[in-house]
Amino acid sequence: MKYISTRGQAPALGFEDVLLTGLASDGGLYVPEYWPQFTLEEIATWRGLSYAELAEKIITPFVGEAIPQNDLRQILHDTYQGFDHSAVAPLTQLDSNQWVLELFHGPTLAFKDFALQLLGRLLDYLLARRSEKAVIVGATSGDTGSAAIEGCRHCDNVDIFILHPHQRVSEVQRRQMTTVVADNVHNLAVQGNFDDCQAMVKACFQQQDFLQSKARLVAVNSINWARIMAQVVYYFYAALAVGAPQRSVAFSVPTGNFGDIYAGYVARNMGLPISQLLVATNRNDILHRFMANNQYSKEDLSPTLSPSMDIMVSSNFERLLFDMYGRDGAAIDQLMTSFQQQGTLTVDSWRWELTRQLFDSCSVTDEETCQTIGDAYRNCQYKLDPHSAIGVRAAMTCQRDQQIPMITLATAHPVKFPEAVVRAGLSSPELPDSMADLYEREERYTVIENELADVQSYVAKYARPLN
Ligand SMILES: Cc1ncc(COP(=O)(O)O)c(C=O)c1O
Ligand SMILES: N[C@@H](CCOP(=O)(O)O)C(=O)O
Repeated sequence: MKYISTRGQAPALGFEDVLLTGLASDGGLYVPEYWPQFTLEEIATWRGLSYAELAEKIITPFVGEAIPQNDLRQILHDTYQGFDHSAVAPLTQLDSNQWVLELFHGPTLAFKDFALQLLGRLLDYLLARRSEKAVIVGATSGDTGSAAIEGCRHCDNVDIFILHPHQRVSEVQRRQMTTVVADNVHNLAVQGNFDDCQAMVKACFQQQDFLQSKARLVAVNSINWARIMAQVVYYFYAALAVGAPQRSVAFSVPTGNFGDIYAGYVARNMGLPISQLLVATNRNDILHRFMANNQYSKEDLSPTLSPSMDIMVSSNFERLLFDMYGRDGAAIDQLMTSFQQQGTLTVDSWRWELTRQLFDSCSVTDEETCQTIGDAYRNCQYKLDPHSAIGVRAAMTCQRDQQIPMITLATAHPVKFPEAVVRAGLSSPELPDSMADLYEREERYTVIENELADVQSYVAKYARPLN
């Protein structure tokens, strides 16, 4: 399998190189040059496989010859062994045809563990094989950071620098990142918002000379294709559990950077019968405005009760645009350059209408989020986190067909966001045993100006040289 850039100018790469990079050199994102296909008959034979066994079926065509099959199998087995539920991603029924897919049973209690536990292991494996070192520079609105740190803290050949927006992540999220005391882990609290952090990470990939060739720069954000690849698996897993491929399924996905829902779109392209993908956003609803009115236009970011989705510019939307434009890299380059200059983008109406055949959207206020948390608890004794509540709200209001199972991705554990849970009138969730002393642990982070040069010189100073 080769990977090509959405902007058409960067060299095509194999899996190993695509994993060990971030943005393509032309500023685009890598995608597979074709979608591997599974027939309905083949998918049907996968019912009953364990999560790791299913992951092997889905991930193998993306990895190709890059990793021997036995090694890949072992890596996948080890990855999902560490989750605290034997089903790895269990489903809970909330209503007659409404389901919640719990993606928070990994070590940092958010869906990011599905990909980042795997990415850490793949990096370790490939860097050791190549005798290379990597520097990771990542941006987080709270969850990617802790999952990436947890995935990479034991990697001998990795130094990891995570940028989070100062005072804009929850206290539990911040402590999950900043209490990991390891020589290769660096937390930077940027005096800006998530979009600023993400823009600086992308700029680092485009001007890599600041690293003075000390190491290879690698992304842990969903600009890295391996992140998306790993997330495709749970769409198949959940769909099989509710009767696919003999019946269609729908998904409601709390959305910020468009990575998670894009993984659902990939699953559909590979043959999974998905009839509806629902983009569920908070007040920072650029994606909803695109789906509703063909208007992808920047506004100021506002803080909400679902801080992990306080994102305006959604990285992976470019990957969808690439398909909308028939994989024409030059057209995407032009579109993205004009978006960068003008802060707004619309597509030809026929392309938008075609996209809307699959995607719907819903924007949910903080008040509605709290109402949904309260309702789910009163009706089902189920405690939702605010991000998952946004997904459930969207699922309840925008389900196209009541006969088709609607699965909401529950992207985080409520313990990470006690403020919203308490605002909804419920008691504050208790920290799990593994995190019981989180509030007593020592924190280590550096507050830094919202300046690319400051971030780059910090990384250059602390990145350990190749030996
Ligand atoms: C808890 C939670 N839910 C939902 C999202 C949105 O996911 P994505 O950015 O892949 O759209 C994020 C992060 O972005 C998150 O941390
Ligand atoms: N919500 C994310 C934001 C980063 O998104 P990513 O999927 O591109 O890593 C977070 O929690 O950090």
